[in-house]
Amino acid sequence: MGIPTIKHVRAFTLRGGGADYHDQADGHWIDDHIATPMSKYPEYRQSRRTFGINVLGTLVVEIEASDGTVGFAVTTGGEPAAYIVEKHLARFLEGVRVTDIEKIWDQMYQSTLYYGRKGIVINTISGVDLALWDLLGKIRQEPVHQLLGGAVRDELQFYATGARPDLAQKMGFIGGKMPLHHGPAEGEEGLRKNLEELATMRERVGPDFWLMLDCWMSLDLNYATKLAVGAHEYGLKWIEEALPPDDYWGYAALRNNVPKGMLVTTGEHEATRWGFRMLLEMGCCDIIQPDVGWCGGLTELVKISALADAHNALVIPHGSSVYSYHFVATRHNSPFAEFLMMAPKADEVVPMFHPQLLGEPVPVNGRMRLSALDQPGFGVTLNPECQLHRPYNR
Ligand SMILES: C[C@H](O)[C@H](O)[C@@H](O)[C@@H](O)C(=O)O
Ligand SMILES: [Mg+2]
Repeated sequence: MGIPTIKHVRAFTLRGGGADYHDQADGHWIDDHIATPMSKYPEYRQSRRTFGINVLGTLVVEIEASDGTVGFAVTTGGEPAAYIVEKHLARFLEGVRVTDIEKIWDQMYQSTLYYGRKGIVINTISGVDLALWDLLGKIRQEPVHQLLGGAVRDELQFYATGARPDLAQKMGFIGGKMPLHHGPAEGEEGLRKNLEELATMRERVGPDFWLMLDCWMSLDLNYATKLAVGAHEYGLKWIEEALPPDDYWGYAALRNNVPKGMLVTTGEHEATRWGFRMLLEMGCCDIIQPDVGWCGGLTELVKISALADAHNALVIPHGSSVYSYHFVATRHNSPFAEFLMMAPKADEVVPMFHPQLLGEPVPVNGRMRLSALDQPGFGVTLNPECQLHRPYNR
């Protein structure tokens, strides 16, 4: 039997959490006065949804092969991404062998170079690429980590991102990353509150539990430097995404400014091997954090990871559910992974892309056995109760 070809590519949208995990209801920790580049506008300070962090929603890419197998993936992209899939990218897939993943990636990237390169176009390419890997795994009846060359560890370990590192510690996670709540516009008082929150958490978790701060692009170099210096006495392990993604020069300076031993991390809003080459060659950070649903997909993340390995940088992907778990399992320079606490009070473990993926594994006691990832493809199915909408039906 020859290699199946791709028969249909379909793009759907979904609302309500899932891959667009910032799309939550009121009262969720992830939308509670978190510092952002928009925090200089008081009207947009309390909730990131007010400035539109959740406008896109989820893109679902479904790829059906000539043998009837269907692969899919979800990422952040919604209706504009569905347009790009149906009106532009589908032409590079339909009729092509399911194994031609590299060629398809290159044609998707080169053909959108005049309007893509980063942001939603690369999110969209990522979604298509992840669906291709899911399809190939389902056709070959192998989990994606095996398609990537196999796991280098039998168990994944996780740090937790959320408002309650103290609870994460009790749940067995190896560390806790807190959102930064106050940006430069709130002045010295805001800086003091940021440090007080960190001090309180350090008091609760003791001296050895990892504590990190996620600044979500909200700071300037001077503020980030003062925050890092002030946070040092509370044993801050890393300061994350302190500056806007394009400020490579600022990151290089911050890395020189932070106290010895403190790590500088970034990358979740960076894209492709070229973007990460800039971060690595300009000495911007110690750990890169690509999101596999936003950086170009698995095909691109493998390239990014090899580049990072040559620079002795760790690759700790931004939390993206099974799509990063299968990758992390296979990389020596990805010794741990992120788990986003999507329970509104960060007080229990729920699947990261809840409610969209049936069979989505979660860490138990902060760890995940490789055996939890042994189903074909990414090992998940779409929740049939989720209302799919296909805005650009062909
Ligand atoms: C907690 C942060 O503000 C973001 O919401 C988070 O998604 C991301 O930055 C992360 O690193 O998990
Ligand atoms: Mg982050």
